Amino acid sequence: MLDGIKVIDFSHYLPGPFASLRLADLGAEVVKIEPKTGDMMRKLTDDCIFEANNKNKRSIAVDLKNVQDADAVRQLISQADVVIESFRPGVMRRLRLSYEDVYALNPSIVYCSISGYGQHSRYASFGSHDLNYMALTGMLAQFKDESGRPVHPTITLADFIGSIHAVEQIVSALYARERMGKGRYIDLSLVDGLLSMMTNHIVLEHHTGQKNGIPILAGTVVSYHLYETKDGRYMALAALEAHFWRNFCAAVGKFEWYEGHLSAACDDNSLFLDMKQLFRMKTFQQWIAFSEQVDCCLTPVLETDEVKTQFANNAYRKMIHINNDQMEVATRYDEHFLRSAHVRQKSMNTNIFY
Ligand SMILES: CC(C)(COP(=O)(O)OP(=O)(O)OC[C@H]1O[C@@H](n2cnc3c(N)ncnc32)[C@H](O)[C@@H]1OP(=O)(O)O)[C@@H](O)C(=O)NCCC(=O)NCCSC(=O)C(=O)O
Repeated sequence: MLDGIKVIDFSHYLPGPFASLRLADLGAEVVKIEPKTGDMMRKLTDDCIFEANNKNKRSIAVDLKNVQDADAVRQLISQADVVIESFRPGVMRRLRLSYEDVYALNPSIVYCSISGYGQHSRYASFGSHDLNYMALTGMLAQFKDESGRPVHPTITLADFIGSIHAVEQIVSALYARERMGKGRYIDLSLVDGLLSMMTNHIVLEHHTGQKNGIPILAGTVVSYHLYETKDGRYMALAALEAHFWRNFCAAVGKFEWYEGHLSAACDDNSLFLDMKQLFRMKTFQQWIAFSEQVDCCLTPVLETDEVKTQFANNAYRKMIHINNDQMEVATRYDEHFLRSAHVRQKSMNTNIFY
C-alpha cells in the first residue's frame, strides 16, 4: 500500500522504530540511521526486541557529526518521502537536519518529530520515558492494586500508542501531499497520543464527577467482570447486552439471574456472590470449553505464552508465527503480506548491522 514511499528513520528506543516498522509492513522502504555505537535498544534489552521492532528495514550506521557521513545521509533524504526522528528537541537542529534544513533539500518531505512533550513546551528540553508519560496522563492511575498503589505497568502503552499516532499522522500527511502537493512538519508528542486515550475518563469526570472511566466497563456490574476459576485462573465476562447475558444465564441454567443483568459487582449483592461461586466450580479449561459453545462474550484471561495456543483464532489469523526460527508478531493482518513479509533486506554498506 505504501510501495514506493521512502522513509529515513533516525529514531531510537521504541516509538519511532515501531512506527517505521508499521510503515515498512505497509510497503514503505525504510532506512534506519543508527549511531556507530548502535541503537540504545540493542544495549538495554535482548537482541530479539531490537529485531522485532526493526525487521523489514535497511540500516546504516553513521556518525552524524562527521561531515561526510552527514552529507551521505542528506543525499538519502533528498530522495525520501518521510523523515522520522525522536531525539530531544534541538538535537536535529544541531546536526543541521532540522525540518527547515531538510525542507531546503526536499520541500515535499513529510517530517515527523516524536518527543515526550512536544517541540516547544516548557518541558521540551527534558528527557522522558514511557513510565513518565503513563504517569502524567492519568493512564497509570487506572492500574492500581487493592490498596490504591499504582501498579508498575509491564507494557509500554505510551510508546506503542505514540507509534500508531505517528503512523496515522504520517499517512494522512502523505495523502494530503498527494492532493495539495506539499509535505509538512508533524510535531508528535507521546503524551498527547496517550492523553487522547483518556478522553472518556477526562470528559466524564469533568461533567459528572465520575472517576475511573465509564463505570459499566470498569468492573462495577456482574455481567461485565473478571471471575476467578476453580484453579485460580480468570475469565473475562463482557455480557453487556441483554441477549448475551440471557445466553449466559440460560447456558448455566440460571434463568432467575436474568433480571440482575446490570446489578452491582459488590459483595452486598447475592447474585455477585453466586456468580463468583459459579465460576469457582469449573476449571479454566472447562470455562474455555464453555466459552467456545456459548455466545455470551466470555473469554479466558490468557498469559503471553498462551495467546497463540489457547485461542485458536490467533493461530488462524497467523498474526503470531515462526519465521526462520524467529518468533514474529505481525503489525497487521493481510494474507498476502503474511506470506511474503519480513524477508530481511540487504544492508546498504559495510557499516551496517544487518
Ligand atoms: C530518549 C531520550 C530521553 C534520550 O536522551 P539522550 O540520551 O540524552 O539523547 P538525546 O536525544 O538528547 O541526544 C542524542 C545525542 O546522540 C547524538 N546522536 C544520535 N545519533 C547519532 C549519530 N548517528 N551520530 C552521531 N551522534 C548521534 C545526537 O546528536 C545527540 O547528541 P548531542 O546533540 O551532542 O546531545 C531523548 O532522546 C528523548 O526524550 N526523546 C524524545 C522522547 C522519546 O523518544 N522517549 C523515549 C521513548 S521510549 C521509552 O520510553 C522506553 O523505551 O523506555
